[in-house]
Amino acid sequence: MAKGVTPHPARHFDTQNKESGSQQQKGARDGDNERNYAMTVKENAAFEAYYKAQGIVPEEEWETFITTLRATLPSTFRITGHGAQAEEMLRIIKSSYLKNLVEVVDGQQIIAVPKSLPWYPGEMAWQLDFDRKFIRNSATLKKLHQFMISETESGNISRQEAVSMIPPLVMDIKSHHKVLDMCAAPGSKTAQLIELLHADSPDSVPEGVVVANDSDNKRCYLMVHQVKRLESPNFMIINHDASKMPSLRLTLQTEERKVMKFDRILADVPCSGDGTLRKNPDIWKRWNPNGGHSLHALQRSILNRGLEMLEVDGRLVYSTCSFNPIEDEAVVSSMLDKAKGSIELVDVSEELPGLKYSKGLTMWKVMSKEGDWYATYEDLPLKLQNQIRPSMFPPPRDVAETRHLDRCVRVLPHFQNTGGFFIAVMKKVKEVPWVTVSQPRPDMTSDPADNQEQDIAADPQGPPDVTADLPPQESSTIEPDAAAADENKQEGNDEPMEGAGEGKEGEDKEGESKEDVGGGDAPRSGQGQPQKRKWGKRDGSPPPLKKQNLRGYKEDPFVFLEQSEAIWPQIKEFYGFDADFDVSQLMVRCHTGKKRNVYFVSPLIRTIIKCNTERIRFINLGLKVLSRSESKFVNVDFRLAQDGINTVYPFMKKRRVKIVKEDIVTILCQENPFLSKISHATREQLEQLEQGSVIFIYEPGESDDGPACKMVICGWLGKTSCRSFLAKFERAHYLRLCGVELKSKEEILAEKAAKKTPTPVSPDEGEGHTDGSEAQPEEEEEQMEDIQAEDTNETSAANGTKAAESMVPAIKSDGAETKATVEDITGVADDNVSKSLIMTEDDI
Ligand SMILES: C[S@@+](CC[C@H](N)C(=O)[O-])C[C@H]1O[C@@H](n2cnc3c(N)ncnc32)[C@H](O)[C@@H]1O
Repeated sequence: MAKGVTPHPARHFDTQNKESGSQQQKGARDGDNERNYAMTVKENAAFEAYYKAQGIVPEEEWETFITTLRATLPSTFRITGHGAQAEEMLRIIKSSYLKNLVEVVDGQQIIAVPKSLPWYPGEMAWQLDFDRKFIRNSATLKKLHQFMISETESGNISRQEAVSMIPPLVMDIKSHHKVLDMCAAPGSKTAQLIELLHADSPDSVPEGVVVANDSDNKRCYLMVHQVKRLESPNFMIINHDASKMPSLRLTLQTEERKVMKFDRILADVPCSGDGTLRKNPDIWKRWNPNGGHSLHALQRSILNRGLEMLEVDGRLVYSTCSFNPIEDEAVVSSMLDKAKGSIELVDVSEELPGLKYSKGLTMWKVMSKEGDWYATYEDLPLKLQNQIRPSMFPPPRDVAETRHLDRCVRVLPHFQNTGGFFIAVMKKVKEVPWVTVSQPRPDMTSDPADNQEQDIAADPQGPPDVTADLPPQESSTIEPDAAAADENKQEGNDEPMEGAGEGKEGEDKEGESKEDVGGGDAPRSGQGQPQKRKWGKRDGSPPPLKKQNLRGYKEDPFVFLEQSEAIWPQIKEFYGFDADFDVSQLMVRCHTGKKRNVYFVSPLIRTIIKCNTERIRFINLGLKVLSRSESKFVNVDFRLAQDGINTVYPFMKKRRVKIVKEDIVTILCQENPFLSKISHATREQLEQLEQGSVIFIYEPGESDDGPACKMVICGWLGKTSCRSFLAKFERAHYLRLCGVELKSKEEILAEKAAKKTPTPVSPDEGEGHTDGSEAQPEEEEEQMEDIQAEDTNETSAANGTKAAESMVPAIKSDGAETKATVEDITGVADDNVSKSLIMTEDDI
């Protein structure tokens, strides 16, 4: 091992530097946390006083806690997916990217010893004691940096903060579970939930579902990319306020109504976010104790609705990235109080071996805006009783013990050099007391959608005042800090909420319960002033209930195919779909006109859509499996799409081509290789097929040095050539699995510059065939025809042009190892490598 500096919690270069206020403001405007890191004053007297008094850290650990909080965060990432491909990625990462990470700074060697997070199963999550800025600027770490960018882009790793990975791990997800992620965007935890749902049965479609919800429409779309690579037909994104989320129905309007309850729920609620101070140093200057107060009511409302939607025996995980007991234990404790024994905290001490954390607090205090401390609600002066709510206070000590608040988990930064996080795992032992299952009322209008949900208390006295627990109106509309949101977008992490401490207070009245409106139809009219709902007519009968308001919702319809669908027979015949394949799991996004794409969904997702189209804002669901691609040369109007190929190819008996590693490298490095460049065995299979989409299937064991995981790649067979349909970073990923590393444009240019004299080109390196013969003009013409035959969409058209440019030589083998590498290819004739594969500075 090289001598030098022992690895430090994080390699950072300026943690205490103090700059002028104007520089700070500029930093905030720029929104680049890392760039402005050095400019930020990492001090806040109120923060220190507040948390010292709350006792979240033992006195003797305070200095270590605060020093760690001022240091930048190490880089962490997680290998996404599951099964053999994730294992293969792990092997490659360990052998090629996490070895010998040595950097010289000021003449001293700095060594990063990457650590797998001890509590994350299967070594699938890693921490690197270099911060991101350091990695980005280091010449020696460039390869690692490129790798991280590329694999993040293709969705095979997730650069997620370590502590943010914890909540899904304590959810105990099984493949049949109905899982809800209430505040899901940008979706890093959702991705974990999907992986866990599929983990039990990687090769089949599980019974369960993951429903990801977020109230922010734009952030919902951020999730689409985050989860795309996971290729799950069991997943949907919806867009509702979680505190009044409508129930999902499982029956059509004409049938007896059945509401879907969830077996597992994640409530990763919006919070003040001081646990992310290391990543979002901007919080140092705006932190104040009221941040927690202003979000407490919203957090309670979300948890409240979650507990309603939870199945008996189900688990709900409540989490925040805040240290503040007002957002943490107080929310949990007050809901346990309300649940009257129907909800219990779960002891998860055995479920996260290797994770250091402190137990939940049983005592805390509440601070007023003026900075005065109060131990109980009764101590409050009258004028503050509207501002500070009883639910913010701890219960008496003996009650705290019976509620087992110590089962909550608080991760502090100095324990394992991470961010801060709070997690409470709850189990529903019986229905919560404010919900009773009632029969549909006789006065219901004919459309049950117009009536309140079945899971709402049919209280003969009428429901209590709905203003209770309602958060200040500002809270629910709070926008995340731009810089933090940007960071979250990149890293898929938790966000602090801007405006902490600025929300109107005093609008929630304890003891009066908004959750009784359940079902998501709580009327909250008025700007910032929730209004009481009028219950019943004078004769005592309940009023007709509101229909879901989907104002502004403009998604295309979800239309399921039937056996009689005009496009189905040709698809079924061409691809050899099994006779028992359920065509009604296929969906298009228009009622009339040409169908552009065909999507595949699980049976339960289909039921949910069918029963809730009028009432739920569905944002995204379904795996794209077919794309329109009309060609006079091909007998089907749809080509296969990579997104869903792993899920649907088991149902298809035709168009399968067994392929070896060398062929994968060829079709991924070259745009449209001639069939003559493909191995004999593969070519023989291709020659049996008519033109059109094909499924290239690589099975491990086909070659000694091939990847140890199956790979299924969508391709296209033309008259004389073939190709793959993979986006740039996906290609890079599959090539890495095959042992091929791509070079950056910079590296290629440097090599070119170094070459003073042109390299003599050997016969097998020249343009043309493996046998050294030149490509004939008529062949080129046919290849062009192939390209034109592929499809009419933009990507292919663009690739088509490139393909024409790159009729490339066969890949040179490096002899001894017979490993095709991009170095081989670029080293011989850079221009011959598919140009779309070359990484540019923009990519990095
Ligand atoms: C801490 S972030 C969630 C991070 C996410 N779970 C992840 O791991 O990527 C909180 C999210 O709650 C959303 N949010 C805020 N208020 C909400 C509400 N009333 N209902 C649903 N989502 C809400 C925000 O838009 C934000 O995306």
